[in-house]
Amino acid sequence: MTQQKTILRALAGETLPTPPIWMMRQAGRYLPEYRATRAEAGDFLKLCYNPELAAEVTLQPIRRYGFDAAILFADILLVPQALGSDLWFVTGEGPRLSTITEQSDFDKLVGKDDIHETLNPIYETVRILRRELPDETTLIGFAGMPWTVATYMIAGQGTKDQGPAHALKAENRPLFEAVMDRLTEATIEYLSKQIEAGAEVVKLFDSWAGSLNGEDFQKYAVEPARVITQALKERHPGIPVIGFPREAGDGYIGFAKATGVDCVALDNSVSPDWAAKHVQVDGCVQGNLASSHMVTGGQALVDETRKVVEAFKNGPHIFNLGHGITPDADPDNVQLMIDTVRGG
Ligand SMILES: Cc1c2[nH]c(c1CCC(=O)O)Cc1[nH]c(c(CCC(=O)O)c1C)Cc1[nH]c(c(CCC(=O)O)c1C)Cc1[nH]c(c(C)c1CCC(=O)O)C2
Repeated sequence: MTQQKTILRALAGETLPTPPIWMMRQAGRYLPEYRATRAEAGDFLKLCYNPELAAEVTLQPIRRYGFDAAILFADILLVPQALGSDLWFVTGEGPRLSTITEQSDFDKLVGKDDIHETLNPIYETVRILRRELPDETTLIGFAGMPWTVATYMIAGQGTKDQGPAHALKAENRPLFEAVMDRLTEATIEYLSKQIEAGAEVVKLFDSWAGSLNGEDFQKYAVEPARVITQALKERHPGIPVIGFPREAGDGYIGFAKATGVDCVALDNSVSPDWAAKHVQVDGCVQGNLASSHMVTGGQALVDETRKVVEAFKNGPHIFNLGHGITPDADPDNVQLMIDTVRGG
């Protein structure tokens, strides 16, 4: 099979004259067409579980901007829901889940092979997208990484410092590790089904990896990424994997080698010049323009976009933001970023 999609070429280690580009949360509330489809679905979770409408919002930023990749529209918290956690979203506040504080909470969860009944609509979304996406657009599947998902499952909500998860890790290590192991197994099954349905790349979101230090970072960020990547590549030879240990800092160094991921996604707390020297030496990197530029725009957006492109131009690079675009972003600024990347 000839590999012509630019994202796949960059992931295979090719240095391209213009980096391919997509954007975290590219289907989202900053787009009026997203808000309309979300209203039609009823709410965010109904949108995630409605394959036709989830495929529609995935396609919206592709139609509007012609990004080089589409990312499946879903959420990292669907896996805990499939495992048996209650999940709901409070408008203006974010996700809420049942908590895990003792063994009996864990005992209520189902096994890794029993998640698909809940998650089947997601695989259907992937199948629709593979039919409907333009030939040149790469379809990216994803899941949350065990640590990040565990922080929500344990606390029952998002937390600033991941305190409840760190506390469980300190006070009841066997229970904490049982949660991590169940999530690791379930994530392998979930991503495997996405790949069978047509995902061409998978991305592992470890949004809270930055709060794991020293040995904890190795055990609960690096090791699960290695186990998941190895299992997926054994089952699906050649499947490219993007790892995103957000705010890992020095932990980005050597991450690709230690885990086997094909690409390391970078947040914008590291400078592009530093990352080119210390991370891109091992292969493809993705990132890392600050998402605030999508709100503020102007010459600063152009200058910083050029800085990112310039820093990574001598190696494989996929242009992206350092984190998801926010609801207050201006869609015109996204176009300006794309024009700057593609037009120089
Ligand atoms: C921590 C996390 C979550 N979800 C995700 C993460 C990891 C990445 C990150 O750090 O941003 C990942 C995610 N969430 C969503 C996607 C879809 C793909 C994409 O466009 O990037 C992906 C990859 C859609 C979404 N997930 C969510 C939205 C907004 C929902 C809405 O329409 O109201 C979208 C488009 C909701 C969500 N989902 C989550 C939170 C904390 C929230 C509420 C915060 C908010 O309101 O922005 C959990």
